[in-house]
Amino acid sequence: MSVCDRIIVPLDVPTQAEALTLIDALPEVSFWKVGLELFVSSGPSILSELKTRQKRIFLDLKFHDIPNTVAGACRSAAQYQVDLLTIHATCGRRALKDAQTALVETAGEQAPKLIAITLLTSLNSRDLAFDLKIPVELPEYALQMALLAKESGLPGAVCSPHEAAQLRSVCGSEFLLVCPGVRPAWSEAGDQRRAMTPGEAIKAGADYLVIGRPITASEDPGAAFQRICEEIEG
Ligand SMILES: O=C(O)c1cc(=O)[nH]c(=O)n1[C@@H]1O[C@H](COP(=O)(O)O)[C@@H](O)[C@H]1O
Repeated sequence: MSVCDRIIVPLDVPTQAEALTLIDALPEVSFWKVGLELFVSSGPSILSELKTRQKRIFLDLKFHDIPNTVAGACRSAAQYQVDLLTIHATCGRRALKDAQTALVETAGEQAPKLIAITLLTSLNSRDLAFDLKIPVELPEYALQMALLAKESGLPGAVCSPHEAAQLRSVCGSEFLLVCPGVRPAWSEAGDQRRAMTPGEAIKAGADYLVIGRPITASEDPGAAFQRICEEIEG
């Protein structure tokens, strides 16, 4: 797999027309993420458009509910035959297990990989301690959430690049690590709080990087994507 194939670009736009414009402007992107903004506005038809173009799909709906509800959501999502699907680790062990079981029972070997959000990359240690009232150091908390996902039978997790090395060494080489919160040195952090550069994130052990605004908000998205690929290769 080439470096470019390890970059997932999010379609964080409000309409399908804008999403298609981006997809067609970036033919070299092989893996796209459909998240809440686009899925809530336009529904699943964007998934068929991506399939027609033979793209891989990360359906990022971040399920967070009781076991019966997330299992049902996973059964429904299985029909789309996407590659990745997200759930919050904080749903708890029973919900994670039931979601994973529902996916595999519905889609078998074709089931999307269900990956757990450990701690959103927009949060920092202060948010964790003072707002969420979680009295655990942030790296330890992210690790515990990844281990909870792993013990519940999930094949991977979403984490910031800051935690990737530790999660890789504890969870093993087969555990899929997807890292948002990635910022080239020349881009703005925006609402990301635990960011690293693409090269650093890959070195830390990320399998895939989710990189949005540095590419999609650039004046020349194709050039920005290419520059990121070259930086990682370098
Ligand atoms: O699940 C995600 O993809 C995700 C988890 C997380 O902890 N942080 C995070 O930023 N994301 C997503 O990754 C993308 C990051 O976009 P940019 O900040 O524009 O690069 C957005 O679509 C977020 O929804």
